[in-house]
Amino acid sequence: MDMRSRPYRSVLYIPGSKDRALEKARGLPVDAIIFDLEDAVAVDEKTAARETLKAALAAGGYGARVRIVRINGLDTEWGRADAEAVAQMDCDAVLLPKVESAAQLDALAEITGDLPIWAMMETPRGMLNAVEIAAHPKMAGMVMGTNDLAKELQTRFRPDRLPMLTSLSMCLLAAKAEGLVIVDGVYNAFKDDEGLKAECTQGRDMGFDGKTLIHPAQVDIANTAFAPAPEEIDLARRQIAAFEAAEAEGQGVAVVDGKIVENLHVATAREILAKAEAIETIQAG
Ligand SMILES: CC(C)(COP(=O)(O)OP(=O)(O)OC[C@H]1O[C@@H](n2cnc3c(N)ncnc32)[C@H](O)[C@@H]1OP(=O)(O)O)[C@@H](O)C(=O)NCCC(=O)NCCSC(=O)C[C@H](O)C(=O)O
Ligand SMILES: [Mg+2]
Repeated sequence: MDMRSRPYRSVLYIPGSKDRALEKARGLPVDAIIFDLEDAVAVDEKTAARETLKAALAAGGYGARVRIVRINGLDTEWGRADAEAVAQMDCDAVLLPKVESAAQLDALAEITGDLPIWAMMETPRGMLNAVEIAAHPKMAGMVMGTNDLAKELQTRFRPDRLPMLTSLSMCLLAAKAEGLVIVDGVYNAFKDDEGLKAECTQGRDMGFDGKTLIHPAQVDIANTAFAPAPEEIDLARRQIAAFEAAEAEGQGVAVVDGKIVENLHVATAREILAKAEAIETIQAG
């Protein structure tokens, strides 16, 4: 499945230390999992979590879900051993927290080799260097770390996320310029469905591929918000048909529902259909 059509609607963090959660995730309808060795794991459990996670991944059972392992920073006492362990794990990518430069990615790649790298974008310097981070040859995806970012920026929570918008947009621009996947930050109030829905809608409108999640109860909301809606699929089909009919008559523009359709709109329509098909394939499998 190609990278742009592969869904990343729901990306669930699972503490690498929690056997029960590691087991539960095998049956959850998530598109990707972040197996966490960083903030979700207590200091006393860091070393044991590495082994627990290695065993869980070796046991398998995660199906088509993309398996991403978040390590501790290479400037911490656990980071290097985490990276060395991840290089031997059965996973799809390694996620480095608090990335601030391409040099940090070089240092990680020296340990993890060809494993694709994802970067946590969650510090002011990371925002300012998003362009060089996104352009690193091993980079495959960006994850917004909005909790750390709020701490560093000393912002207050607002439902409209006004204090975050510059940072979110800078990372979106950098990721899109390089064709990377980019997923939005977590919504901490995991029992507040309406708040989560609103934040997912905002993230989707901005162009994020999906949302990082902290609890299974958040999965369905993210899956719905980041999937093409039935009316989007219907419109995409009608746009393609109308444009093809216009082209057959030697015209470069069609009109659907009172709006022009040019070849760039058809490209978007085809991406919507490809994403819907990829979701169907995953759900069927
Ligand atoms: C928030 C939680 C601590 C709540 O846990 P708990 O009290 O166990 O919740 P429930 O009793 O409602 O759980 C019901 C069942 O679901 C399983 N469960 C819970 N969470 C997960 C999960 N994340 N993945 C898989 N399964 C999960 C429980 O085991 C129960 O299962 P069962 O008993 O079989 O029915 C907890 O949800 C949690 O720890 N969440 C993850 C927190 C986390 O990962 N934090 C770090 C990432 S956020 C971050 O760092 C972002 C970034 O860096 C930034 O800066 O923003
Ligand atoms: Mg963080």
